[in-house]
Amino acid sequence: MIYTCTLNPSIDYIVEVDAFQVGAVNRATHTAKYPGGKGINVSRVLQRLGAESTALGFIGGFTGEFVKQELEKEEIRHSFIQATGDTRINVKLKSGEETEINGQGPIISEEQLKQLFAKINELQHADILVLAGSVPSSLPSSIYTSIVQAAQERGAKVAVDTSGPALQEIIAAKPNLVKPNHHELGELFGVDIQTADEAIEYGKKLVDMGIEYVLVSMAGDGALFISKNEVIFAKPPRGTVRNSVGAGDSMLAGFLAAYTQGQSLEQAFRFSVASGSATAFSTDLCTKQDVERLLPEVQIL
Ligand SMILES: Nc1ncnc2c1ncn2[C@@H]1O[C@H](COP(=O)(O)OP(=O)(O)OP(=O)(O)O)[C@@H](O)[C@H]1O
Ligand SMILES: O=P(O)(O)OC[C@@]1(O)O[C@H](CO)[C@@H](O)[C@@H]1O
Repeated sequence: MIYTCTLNPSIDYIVEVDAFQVGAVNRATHTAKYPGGKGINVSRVLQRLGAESTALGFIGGFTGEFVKQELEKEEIRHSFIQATGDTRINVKLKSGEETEINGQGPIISEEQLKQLFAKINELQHADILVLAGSVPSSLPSSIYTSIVQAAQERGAKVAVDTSGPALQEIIAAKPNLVKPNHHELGELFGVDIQTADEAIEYGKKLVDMGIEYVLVSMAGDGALFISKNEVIFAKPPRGTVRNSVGAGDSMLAGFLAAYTQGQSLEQAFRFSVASGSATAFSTDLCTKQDVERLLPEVQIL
């Protein structure tokens, strides 16, 4: 079974405005609300790709109720811990460019954290735990490391998609898979990564540090799969980018869906890139149909 853990879920409030002006009253031309947070996006895409998962994390208030209801509509299992405050609302402003304002989220108490660990301690051998998104400010950035250790003690495999201090911390715990974009990978090593060759050099360092699989995304410029025995570069399909929110999450979900359905690493990677691009070319997250349509356009080089 795949579990996703989103410590700080959200409602993603998409607001489209023609020619947004700072300091003026702007009128939206279109708005939409989606359940969000990186792990929740992974669960939503897994479901669309025919792979079941259970969403874990902290949820609270009326906004948290919305997130739960939306997941239930999509028949996605969840087992959240109730937080005291409201789940955050993240504003995604689209006006030519995309601007994001992500909220802080509720304060998590020690008791609530204990309840989360009780769930992690129920994981079973060969389960997969996806840890994705930022760490709420009330929790230390080392929290992911403790979760990775608890999950691995249970025999579960752990995939991580986070950034900043949380990503920095987690590397030492050797999760089984990490999915940085090239900026996050560079930040880890204090360098600026511009090319696929540079991304390969630093991705390989992560493998040398004990991480089994490294997926590096470089938006429209390409993606890499790096393991002890493979370095695979893929060029994504071309298309009109409508939405970059959740493209990275879709990439991780696509890889896990195909891999757990028994496909080879190369095929799973191809599926992963097609999933990321299918979301980038859609207004919401990708559908299976979109991913299958784009699959032959992913070039493995
Ligand atoms: N311009 C694009 N053209 C084609 N595919 C794209 C484009 N941008 C993103 N993608 C697809 O989405 C995947 C993830 O993109 P990106 O590198 O932006 O991830 P990320 O920074 O983790 O995304 P997120 O915005 O979800 O945090 C890419 O590997 C690719 O498959
Ligand atoms: O603030 P975080 O946890 O880093 O990112 C949260 C978030 O921007 O990530 C997802 C897209 O990847 C969105 O659904 C969500 O709003």
